[in-house]
Amino acid sequence: MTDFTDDELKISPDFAAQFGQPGFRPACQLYLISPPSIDVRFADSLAAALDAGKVAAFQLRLKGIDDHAIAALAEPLQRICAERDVAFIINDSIGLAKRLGADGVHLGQGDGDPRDARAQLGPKVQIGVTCHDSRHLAMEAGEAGADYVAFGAFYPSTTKDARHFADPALLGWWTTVFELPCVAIGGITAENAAPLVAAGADFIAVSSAVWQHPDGPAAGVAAFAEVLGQSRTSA
Ligand SMILES: Cc1ncc(COP(=O)(O)OP(=O)(O)O)c(N)n1
Ligand SMILES: Cc1ncsc1CCOP(=O)(O)O
Ligand SMILES: [Mg+2]
Repeated sequence: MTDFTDDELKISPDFAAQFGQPGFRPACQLYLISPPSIDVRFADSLAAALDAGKVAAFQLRLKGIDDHAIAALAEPLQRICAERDVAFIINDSIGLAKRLGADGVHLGQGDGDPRDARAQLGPKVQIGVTCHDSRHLAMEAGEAGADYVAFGAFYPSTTKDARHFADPALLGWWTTVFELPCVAIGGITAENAAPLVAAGADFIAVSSAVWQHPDGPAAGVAAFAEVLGQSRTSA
């Protein structure tokens, strides 16, 4: 298990009071991340993936293209998600999330302040924050009003050159202490997800295991059904 410094364990009384004791946690759910680049044909793949099993959220994560180009690709994908009651989350850009009326925005440590996101997007939009392997960053994110914190990478990823690696015990600690949902990300497959589900992840965020599945994205989503049906230690 990772050792944490005293600095990482600082927590304000306000934040502790806000989140209080842990309560009931729904079963772990799938949070689908888009491939890093897509074209117009991707809409069919997304629909097939979302129809193959329960998916809670879809994040449009397109790196290296500007917001106008992302907006043009987003419209049909947003509709496909809305028709299936899947939350449509924009990565990186508060402004784009606002422009598209997205259900949420995911912010990395350099992508903007959750307080600013809340001010711009309002109370109903979901705000997620990357917290790497840090308890301190996660508590800060919660204090800043995030709706979920994301920990990872848990495994080597072919999608992102991850520089921080998290231990499943972090999920167990977080879910024991806080009610705020946590997402596990990074190299997760149907074969290696069980320890993360058992440790208490509220969501597992997955990209390549679905989009690169040898039998296609629908099979990729379906493959997670069994592991997501497993019980968790911190319900
Ligand atoms: C659910 C989720 N967790 C973590 C990330 C990573 O965000 P970030 O650190 O900003 O890196 P990029 O995705 O922007 O490359 C994420 N996108 N989603
Ligand atoms: C966005 C992100 N942040 C940490 S790892 C990662 C990539 C997730 O994709 P994959 O499931 O293919 O590893
Ligand atoms: Mg980012």
